[in-house]
Amino acid sequence: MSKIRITKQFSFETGHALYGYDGKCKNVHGHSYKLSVTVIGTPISDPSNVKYGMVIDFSDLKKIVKSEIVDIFDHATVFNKNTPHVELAKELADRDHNVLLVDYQPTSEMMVIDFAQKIKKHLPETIQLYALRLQETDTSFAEWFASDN
Ligand SMILES: Nc1nc2c(c(=O)[nH]1)N=C([C@H](O)[C@H](O)COP(=O)(O)OP(=O)(O)OP(=O)(O)O)CN2
Ligand SMILES: [Zn+2]
Repeated sequence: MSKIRITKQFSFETGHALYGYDGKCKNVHGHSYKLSVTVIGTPISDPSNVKYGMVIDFSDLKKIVKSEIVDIFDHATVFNKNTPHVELAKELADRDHNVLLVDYQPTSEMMVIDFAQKIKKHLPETIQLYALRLQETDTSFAEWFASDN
């Protein structure tokens, strides 16, 4: 049976700031992120299986990505907890804002690395994460490929 890649797309609104960066993105601002998740596997060949013909049910993939990424990052503001931004994050959190502290600079590159780890741990052994594409703006995106890693 052929190996097939399938992709599901997600979107979420997230704020961030790049501490120490030498451009406008050092300021707190936000993006309408678009995330494409591609997995690879062999479609189930057993006609008695309710998932017959599927690599993974799109809705099962959606549950993983929603619980691990979309529901966490949507309408949150992400700060690197290893920078003085942690003070700002604490102030916002104390005022009931949705703040997310991560241990990396929240660039598209670092977020996509984080997302790959978060998704991989939930996939069945028969299905591999093939690629992620995280689009920050209409013209900027970062990609993670299993074959590069
Ligand atoms: N390699 C990276 N560079 C930058 C990142 C990043 O995550 N990785 N992030 C930013 C900012 O957060 C923000 O995304 C601005 O990006 P940029 O593409 O420069 O946005 P513009 O609005 O200026 O886009 P144009 O379409 O060129 O107007 C900065 N760099
Ligand atoms: Zn940005």
